[in-house]
Amino acid sequence: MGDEDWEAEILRPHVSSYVPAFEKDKYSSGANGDTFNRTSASLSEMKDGPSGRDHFMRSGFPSGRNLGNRDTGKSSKRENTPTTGGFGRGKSFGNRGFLNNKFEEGDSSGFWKESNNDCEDNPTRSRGFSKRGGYQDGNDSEASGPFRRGGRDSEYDQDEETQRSSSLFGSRRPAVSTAGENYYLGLIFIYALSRNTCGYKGLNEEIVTGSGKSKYYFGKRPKVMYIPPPPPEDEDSIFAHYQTGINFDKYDTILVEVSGHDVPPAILTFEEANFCQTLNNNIAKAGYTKLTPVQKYSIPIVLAGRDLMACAQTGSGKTAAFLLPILAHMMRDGITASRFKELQEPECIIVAPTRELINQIYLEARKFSFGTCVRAVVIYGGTQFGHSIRQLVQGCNILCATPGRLIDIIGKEKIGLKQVKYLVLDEADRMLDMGFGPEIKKLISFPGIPSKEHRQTLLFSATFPEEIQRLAGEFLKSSYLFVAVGQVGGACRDVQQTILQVGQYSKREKLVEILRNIGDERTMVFVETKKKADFIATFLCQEKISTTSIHGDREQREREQALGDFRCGKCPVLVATSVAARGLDIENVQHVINFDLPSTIDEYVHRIGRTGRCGNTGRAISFFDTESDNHLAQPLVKVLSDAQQDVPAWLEEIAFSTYVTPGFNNSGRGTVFASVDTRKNYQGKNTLNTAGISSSQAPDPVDDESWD
Ligand SMILES: Nc1ncnc2c1ncn2[C@@H]1O[C@H](COP(=O)(O)OP(=O)(O)OP(=O)(O)O)[C@@H](O)[C@H]1O
Repeated sequence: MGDEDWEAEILRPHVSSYVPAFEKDKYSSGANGDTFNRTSASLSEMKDGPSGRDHFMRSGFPSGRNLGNRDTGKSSKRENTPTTGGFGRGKSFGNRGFLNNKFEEGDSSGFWKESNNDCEDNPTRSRGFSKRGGYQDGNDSEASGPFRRGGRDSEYDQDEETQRSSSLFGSRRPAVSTAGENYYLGLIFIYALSRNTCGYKGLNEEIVTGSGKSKYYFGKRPKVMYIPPPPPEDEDSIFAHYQTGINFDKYDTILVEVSGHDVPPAILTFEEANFCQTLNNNIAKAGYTKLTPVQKYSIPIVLAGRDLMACAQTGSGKTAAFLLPILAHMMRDGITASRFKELQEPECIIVAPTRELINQIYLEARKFSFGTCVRAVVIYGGTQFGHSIRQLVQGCNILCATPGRLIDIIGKEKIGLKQVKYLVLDEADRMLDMGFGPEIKKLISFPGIPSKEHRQTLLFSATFPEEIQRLAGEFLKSSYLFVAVGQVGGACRDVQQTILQVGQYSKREKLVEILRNIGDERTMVFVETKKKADFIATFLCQEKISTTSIHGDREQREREQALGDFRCGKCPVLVATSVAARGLDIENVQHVINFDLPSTIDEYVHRIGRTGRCGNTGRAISFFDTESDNHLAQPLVKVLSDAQQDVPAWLEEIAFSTYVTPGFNNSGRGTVFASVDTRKNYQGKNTLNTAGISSSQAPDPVDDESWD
């Protein structure tokens, strides 16, 4: 899901399809003749004079000529950065296009106020409460949260067998590509969409409705043909890792709380885990010498066969906390060496909400299983279905999948579920909210999958809202253990957080100012909508800041390219929607900028957690717009003070003067944190630091049934 609701435009009478300018010759007569005329008309609205398209052409951006930059009067490293990355390719947008036409940020009808007519999301989201609150007014926002989504979200895991963004004319999204020319054409198109003046629609376009279900399209749905390049096979690449930071040892001082019955003692060293030699070798080659707190507590719990809900701060090693003990189990119990079979029956299924994240988890699984007979496979949407099947049939012990592709492949009877012993939901709160919850429920209801009593279920995240914890009971044995490292849902303390009061129309200028000061350090800029991601990326390229973007309307190939360009430093700025908020572990991300704050505080915590990972330090700067972000003031104050950050007086003032309706919170978590484990009726629980050994008392499991 997560696709924009193009239906609104398609169904509107007399609205013709948009034909990009480069297709003009092909479609300027015949059936589509009107279409083009319509397009021209739309484009003409984009300029000051009567021949808008000509204006753009004369401005030279389709041919990539630089019409001269606005002289900002500032100089910095960024200014001289060649724009060779995902956007721009050394070309500069005709600045007049930005400054003198209706892209001007003060234009109330233009992009900056966002269209209400292209809601991409789900029924829950289109109910229309506050602009970026839990309910919202229908733009193309990608932010997530329990109240934001319903149905499958293609932004996170769009599927299947369909080239969602492909049409006769290329992407459904504007013609954004790494080539500057296409990008600029795309920009025209974005603008037209935001003005709602033309109904863009590729002839073979898949239409995804608000419920996320593919419902309406012309002709045969195009197949997704993308086959991701295989990851490097050499040992050095497999074990490539970045260094832990100066604050890694401080992890030991974080308080850990474990609740539930018969908690296995924590381990303090890898040796205590008693892993087999191959696993130990792989751990050493990965550069792990010391356990992180979540690993100290989770590894023995998983080794003991217990179900687990684990909440630990971003970047603190949750992936290894589930992978290592699962692999240890597999090695100990002995698994059937993977071999070619039409029907594969994996012992472990790991599910995560985004394609990039599941790929990352797969690479970790491949790393830790190196030299063993355990074979990990990854499958995700946006790639050729046949490719997923070809990967699978070669053998699969650990299946890493996004939910949509997983359900599809199970439906096609390409995998059997009888052997599943371990089910892991990474970013579990996201996996169980309204967006993915139905698919996960479907997964655990497939015939043959062992019931929760007969499998081990592990849920991991940095955030666990109370309502999600309650839902999770359905997936876990009632005797599950809950590990909370630090404050549940708290931000990583290694991230220095700054909140700036910036109005919507000053954001661009402020962003450029900050980026110029930052220089070439790797920075993620989060925005709320896909369109805005494109637009800001273009804008930054215009400002000669080498930028790329990632969001759900980009084709998978482009998403991976963008991430690759960002990872290797070719494009030090990545403009992203919430699709990149969770889990991504990218070396050396020193800054996160929330150009738009997300709708929920949990999403904020995940976003800023892209920096300050594994003991390294990072900085997060967020633009707080008092027109739209006041509902976040209270939870922000809490997150800031819990992380021992300065809280601006103005923010406190807003927080104290903002009334949050009891029982309903726009933030998705509101002002109240899940204190820890929501099984509140414990007899007692122990709080220990991570150097200690845990023990905890909890009510008899039978008591838990009351809320289970
Ligand atoms: N014990 C360890 N020693 C050294 N490095 C580690 C250790 N555990 C994990 N790491 C590294 O720390 C980084 C962050 O780990 P990981 O991605 O698992 O964090 P996470 O807790 O899942 O974060 P998020 O909440 O953002 O998903 C990774 O690069 C990982 O390889």
